[in-house]
Amino acid sequence: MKHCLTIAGSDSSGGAGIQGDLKTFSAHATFGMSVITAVTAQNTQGVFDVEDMNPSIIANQIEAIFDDIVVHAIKIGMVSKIETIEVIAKTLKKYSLPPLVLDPVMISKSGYNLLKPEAKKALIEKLFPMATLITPNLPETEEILGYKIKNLEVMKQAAKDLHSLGPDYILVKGGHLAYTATDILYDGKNFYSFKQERIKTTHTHGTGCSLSSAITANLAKGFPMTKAVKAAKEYITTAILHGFPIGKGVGPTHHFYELYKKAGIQYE
Ligand SMILES: Nc1ncnc2c1ncn2[C@@H]1O[C@H](COP(=O)(O)OP(=O)(O)O)[C@@H](O)[C@H]1O
Ligand SMILES: Cc1ncc(COP(=O)(O)O)c(N)n1
Repeated sequence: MKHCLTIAGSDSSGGAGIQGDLKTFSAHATFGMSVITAVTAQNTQGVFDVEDMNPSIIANQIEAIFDDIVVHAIKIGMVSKIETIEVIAKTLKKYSLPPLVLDPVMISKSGYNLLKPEAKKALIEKLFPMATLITPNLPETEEILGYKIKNLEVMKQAAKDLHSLGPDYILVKGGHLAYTATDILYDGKNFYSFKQERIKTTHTHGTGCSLSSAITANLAKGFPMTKAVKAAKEYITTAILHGFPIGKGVGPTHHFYELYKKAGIQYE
């Protein structure tokens, strides 16, 4: 059994953040652990309130895990503000780290700033150089680099520009492209394209969280990066295809579709 850690925000509606990450770790038969950076009051329609955890409880959660349990891979999601970023970087640096996937969460699908705008610089300077992989979506990539991205060619240029900021691998996610859901992976030398037709659905709450957690679980199992991303892309595509129409807005994906199918579990 491999052990995966998510350092992220809690999503009360269960599709994204800590809850989505732990479901994804479990769906990959890994043992999930969590460090909560913030508690959000959100549902499928929006984010209504956020309470950030104190830096000391964030540090204590990280230390409690690393001082006791082997961590095989880490995922970082919502980090909210400068103090949160600083304490995560400082505390993680005390340990010898396994692969670290950073999803630079900035704005929720419902349009809420999950990262305070003034914290962008700290995210780039403190956490990007520690990351094995970063997984920005198109609006996040545009926000970090300051130019518009409308096609795969510009996504490749963006991956190169992001690579110069320190991560070993870049995955620019194309979920916000109009015509395809193709993601581009860059390792500093080569590009790898993960093609997928856009699925016509509104239930994409937490897709980015779940993709990065699936990659994390695959890295924990020892998969090389291209295989980890390929398998995670297949996982998220199935999860989106079977997304749940719960709530009145953007519903969650189905984290356990394949497992339920194999077990013959009826859930409808
Ligand atoms: N409608 C869709 N059909 C198929 N794949 C999608 C769709 N929307 C998103 N994806 C995929 O889900 C993953 C998460 O992407 P994205 O939605 O860009 O992230 P985020 O949740 O961070 O905005 C990517 O692999 C993306 O290509
Ligand atoms: C706690 C938390 N973390 C991340 C997201 C991003 O997910 P999405 O982009 O699907 O809104 C979210 N909504 N909430």
